[in-house]
Amino acid sequence: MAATQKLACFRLPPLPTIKEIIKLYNLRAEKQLSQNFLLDMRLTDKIVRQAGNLKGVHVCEVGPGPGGLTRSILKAGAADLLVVEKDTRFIPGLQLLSEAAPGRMRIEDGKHYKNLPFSVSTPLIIKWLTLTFQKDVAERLTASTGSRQRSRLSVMAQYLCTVKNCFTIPGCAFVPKPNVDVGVVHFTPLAQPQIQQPFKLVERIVKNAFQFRRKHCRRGLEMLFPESQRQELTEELLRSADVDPTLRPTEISISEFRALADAYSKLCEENQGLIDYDFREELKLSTLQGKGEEKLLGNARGFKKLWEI
Ligand SMILES: C[S@@+](CC[C@H](N)C(=O)[O-])C[C@H]1O[C@@H](n2cnc3c(N)ncnc32)[C@H](O)[C@@H]1O
Repeated sequence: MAATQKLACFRLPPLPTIKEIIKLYNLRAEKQLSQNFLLDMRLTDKIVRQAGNLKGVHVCEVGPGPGGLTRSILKAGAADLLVVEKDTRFIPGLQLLSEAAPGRMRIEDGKHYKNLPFSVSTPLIIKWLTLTFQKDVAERLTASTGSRQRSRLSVMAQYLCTVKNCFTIPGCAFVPKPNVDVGVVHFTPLAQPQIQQPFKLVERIVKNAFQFRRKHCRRGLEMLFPESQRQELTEELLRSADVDPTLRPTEISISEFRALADAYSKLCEENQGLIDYDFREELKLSTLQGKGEEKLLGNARGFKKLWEI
């Protein structure tokens, strides 16, 4: 009985359907804003279920559009839902929803925000995060060690979170239909990251390791070091991290990345300036120098010719 009463609190009064809202406010999807809408409430309910039990919690939804997912979030019992929408055409439709759930939904005009959701400073309790991605990105985010889709993104996401690829929404479920299918991905931040080094340092190691995807990892990791010490420091890095230099980047596990990050951090402490080394800068400089030398040589050849005349 108590459960039935509770459920009743989350029921919304009769509202126009999302399709009717789109018609009512003439909400044509804008291509520049990558707008594709979900109209099927069974699907929006399913996505919302992936975020766990929403009863009584704070939720932030970025880009509610005509409000399909928004309805499902309210029906799931969120106590305080903040929606941030950039396209002001959607605001009147969202206001209808807000009135249907008094005191539970706030609407923020997002047209001034560049970097959402980080610039939205509200006391949100973010325990779970459910996001949708193009299907191949969702697969990369969740790819395990050794799999074909394993990439930089897999390592960066998985050292910080437990990442679960929940299900795929076929492109045809959206209006208008995008060219790709969509993956719903659920992130649970780890209480303690699997790699305890600064994010920038981890990013550096992972980026370099994946630089030559099909080659042995040694090839990419070498580029962390200036040419003059490249061989010696790469060997030291791999030896102290106890990582096999012939592994492909896709075969390196998170714990091996942890060992590499720890070993690299130690090398940076011992070698001043190493942390700021960028092989692209060195390459640019040597190319410029090469060009300069060529120019000098060219001029010298010119002088020689003049001399000969
Ligand atoms: C792909 S649509 C999804 C709409 C809705 N969530 C649904 O599933 O039907 C993305 C929505 O995000 C909005 N949007 C895009 N960038 C935004 C930003 N930086 N801040 C807020 N909303 C944004 C768009 O205007 C659009 O309404």
